[in-house]
Order: sequence, then C-alpha cells, then structure tokens
Amino acid sequence: MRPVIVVHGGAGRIFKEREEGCRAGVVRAALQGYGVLKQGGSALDAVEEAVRSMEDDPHFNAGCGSVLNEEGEVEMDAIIMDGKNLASGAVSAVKRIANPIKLARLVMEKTKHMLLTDHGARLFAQAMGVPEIPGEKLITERSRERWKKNLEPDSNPVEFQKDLGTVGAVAVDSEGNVACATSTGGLSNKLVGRVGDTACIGSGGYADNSSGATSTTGHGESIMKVVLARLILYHMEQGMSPEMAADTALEYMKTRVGGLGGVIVVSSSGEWAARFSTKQMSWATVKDDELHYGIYTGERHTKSVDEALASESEGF
Ligand SMILES: CC(C)C[C@H](NC(=O)C[C@H](N)C(=O)O)C(=O)O
Repeated sequence: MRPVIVVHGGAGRIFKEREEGCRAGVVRAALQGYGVLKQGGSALDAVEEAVRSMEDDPHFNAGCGSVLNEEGEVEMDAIIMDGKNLASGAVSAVKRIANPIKLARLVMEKTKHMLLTDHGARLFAQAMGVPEIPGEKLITERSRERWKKNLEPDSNPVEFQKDLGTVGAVAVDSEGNVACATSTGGLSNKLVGRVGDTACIGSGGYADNSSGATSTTGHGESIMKVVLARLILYHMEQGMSPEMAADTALEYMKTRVGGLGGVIVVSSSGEWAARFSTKQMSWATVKDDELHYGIYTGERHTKSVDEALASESEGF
C-alpha cells in the first residue's frame, strides 16, 4: 500500500493577509506527516505529527493561535482515532497546553476512556507529565484583537467566525491502516465551556479501516447535528467515492441545517478528497511523492515532494 496523507487548515473565509501563511502551513504539515509515513511510521503517528505542526503554527486556530472564548481565554478541543481498532481519544475545553492532540492520544492510549474535559483533562495532563504553559503563550495579537472587536456593541456576529483555521489530518499507511486527527480553538467569543464537534467522535473525525478516515471543519453545532464525519464514511460504505461522499454529506448539512464546512477524506485504498461548502479551505495532500495544495475552489498546485522539500528549506 502506498501511503497517503491529507491535511486541512480550516474552512470558511481566509483573508488575503493570511493566505500565504496558511498555504505554507498546510504544505509543511503534509510534508512532515508524509515523512513519517515514508519512514514506515503509522497513519496514527503521521496525523498526530501533521496536526502538531499546525498547532505550533500561529496562523491556525489550534494550539498557539487559537481563538478566544467570551472571557478572553483559549479553550481547545482535539480528537485522534485509529482505524485499525476504532480506538479514539479526545479532550475538550483544555487550557494552557501547547499540543492538545498529544493529550488526546494519551487519553486513547493510557486510559480506559475516550474523552476527558476541562479540569479532569488538566489533572490527567499533570499525571502524564505534560507541561503546563502560561495561557498567554497560546494567544496571538490577531486573536486578542479579534476578541476585543467582537465585544464591541456594534460588532457583526457573522464577521466573528471569518478567517479562523481549525486543523486536521487523515492518512493511510503502508500497512493499509487509516487514522484521523483534528484540533481547534473552536469558535470565536464562544461561551465558556462550549464543546464543539472537534472533540466528538463521528463529528470532528472518524477512522475505520473498513472504509477510510475523515476530519472536518466548519460550524460545529451543524456538524454535530448531522454527525458529519461518520455520515461521509457511511456514504462510502454504500459505494460512493470519497469526493462524492464528501459533497453529498456537505450538501445535506447545508440544506438540512443551513451549516457550512469542509472535510478531508482518505479511503483505505488510498483515494482522497478535500471538499468544502465554504468559500475557502486550506488543504494539502501527498500521494506517490507528489504534493497538491490549494485554498480556493478549483485551485490546485502540484509539485514533487523533492521540489517542495527544497523550497521548504529555503523558507518556502
Ligand atoms: C466558522 C468555521 C467555518 C471556521 C472553522 N471553525 C471550526 O472548524 C470550528 C470547529 N468546527 C468548532 O465548531 O469548534 C475554522 O476554524 O477554520
């Protein structure tokens, strides 16, 4: 089996100033995840690495760069899932850690549970020796400015949720195992304690070797209503291609509950798709040593991995 990785850096509107940073960020994440797969690493290791890379990148709404809740704090959700045995781990409303995706993986591997939240997740992180960092380290100038602007009485709630950047990855490895990972700061100026789709199995992501893996982004409450990630895999089980399944599920979410979003999909046989009903979604994929990436509908750049790695080391 030839390995494949697909990543996204969030759906919605991406403002011009952030476009290049997003393209570079998803490309870097895809190349890093692919590097893991090429060295014989598992799909699980690859999606964790790709998501970790984007959590560390302040251009995205995950880890450093997360949006703030109504009280001006970062609260993050993340999930990881192994298509081999349907094991998964998630955390919700976690604060003051650099990489929620790593904590989600620890929940999967070191507990009998699947989702830990807030205070309990914090105790678990301490027990696992995950360092606590000052909350300010996760807050960028951009997210602070956005939060302040959203608090103004004449602010427009539609503008609140533009240009965010949730992150996710799906992969299939050389043994044919699939995995997914998703991480987010959620929605801007959300209520304290709001948990979105990202932490919820079947909504923010799902992975099953018998069909494939998917990671989602978009309006979380809509994604949860239609259980978007699992819905896509259901359509694939019924015989649809990843692209058709993604489009059908996104269309259903739009017509049934008026929600917009984006998804990345890989099938166990290595077919992939990156589809969205929003204006934009940053995405990148590597298959057969070829990198593809884009942001707008119909935009697709292609480079060989060698060429991409060379421009990476020159600073992209
Ligand atoms: C408004 C949307 C289109 C922007 C998108 N947000 C999420 O994916 C949030 C995540 N699903 C949640 O609800 O917690 C983004 O961050 O790019």
